[in-house]
Amino acid sequence: MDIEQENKRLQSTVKLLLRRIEQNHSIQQHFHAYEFKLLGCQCLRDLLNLLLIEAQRHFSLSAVSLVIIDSDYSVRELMEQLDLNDYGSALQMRNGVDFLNTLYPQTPEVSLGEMDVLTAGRIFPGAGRVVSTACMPLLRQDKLIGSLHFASDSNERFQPDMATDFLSRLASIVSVCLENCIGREHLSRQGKVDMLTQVNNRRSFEGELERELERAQRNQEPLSCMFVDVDHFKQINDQYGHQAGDLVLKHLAFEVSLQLRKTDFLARYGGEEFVVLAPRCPQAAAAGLAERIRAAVEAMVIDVCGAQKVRPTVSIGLATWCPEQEGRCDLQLVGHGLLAAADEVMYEAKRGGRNQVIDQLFELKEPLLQENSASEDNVSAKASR
Ligand SMILES: Nc1nc2c(ncn2[C@@H]2O[C@H](COP(=O)(O)OP(=O)(O)OP(=O)(O)O)[C@@H](O)[C@H]2O)c(=O)[nH]1
Repeated sequence: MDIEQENKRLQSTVKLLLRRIEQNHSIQQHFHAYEFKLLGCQCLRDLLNLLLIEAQRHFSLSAVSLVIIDSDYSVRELMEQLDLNDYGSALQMRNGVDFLNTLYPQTPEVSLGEMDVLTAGRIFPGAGRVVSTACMPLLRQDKLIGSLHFASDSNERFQPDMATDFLSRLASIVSVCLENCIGREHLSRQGKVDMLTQVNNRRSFEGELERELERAQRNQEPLSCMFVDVDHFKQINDQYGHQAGDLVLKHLAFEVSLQLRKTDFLARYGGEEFVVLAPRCPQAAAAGLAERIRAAVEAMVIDVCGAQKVRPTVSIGLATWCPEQEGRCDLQLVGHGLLAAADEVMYEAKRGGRNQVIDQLFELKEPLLQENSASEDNVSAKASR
């Protein structure tokens, strides 16, 4: 070969290498952009949307699926509470790692290539064409916490001899993000949820009341609030013990929650007292809801201490606020007044013999704010945002 030929050959090799470098650079940037989004996810919903919906478009895939190991059902419970049930078979929960051990028979590391029909059916149920796949084990402290899977309709996309650096890095980042988001959601729920009954706690009720009062005023819609207090609860505790009392509270909270709409808000206000906030609910409709709650509780039979049966009842006090047609009210006063009004009629229901509902309309004595104090309020509200 003469020197000229040799040069030509070298030039074409250099060209080819340069093209490969450019391609790799562009793939790297594409991965980086996605990784930045992953790291920016603040909640589990955003993370799952990014993994299960956006990844398909971002990486031009025919299917994506995710397996999460959830041996104590805590992630499933969390998803239920967060209303995260819209990913279908793309998201699978497994009690243990047996299934993933068959996917990664030796060491859990990224594997590329074709997949047998049976496994593809289990990993991508209902997906379109699955010709080549990338399986990425998700590991934390050397333990499998899940597995992420990409499918392509091209057999050239994922081949066993390809480098797996980008995908391995992606899997590490997904593992950290998944663990962080789940942990954060658990913590945030613990701050908002009553641990015994698993309904909202008083603190989150207070925030919700503030939001709903503002909304009611803004949209000129009625807001109803009711206290639901268990009758003679001390007797239940005294007769069957504190644990039986706890069980009654748990069942009762669940039963009350079944009577509510999605937009209603149930919280344990304290001890054996619950509070329900029903937005956009006028007095008559709220009284109907309260009566349904009362009747549902009256129909309950709770087994405690083996053969013993407890039949709890509740007294309910309901107050409804209908915002003024014009002008703005001091919402803090409305909040206090609404709760006091509901509390007042709840005690009236107790005095009247218990197991009953009493309702009343709540009105502020001095409903409207003065013009200048309204604008001051606006300023401080803006400043505190
Ligand atoms: N088991 C259990 N008991 C609780 C809990 N919180 C408060 N209690 C009990 O609830 C009881 C409430 O008693 P009271 O305030 O006298 O009310 P009551 O017996 O329901 O009577 P009325 O409300 O007048 O019908 C007290 O004995 C508290 O100790 C809890 O988390 N678990």
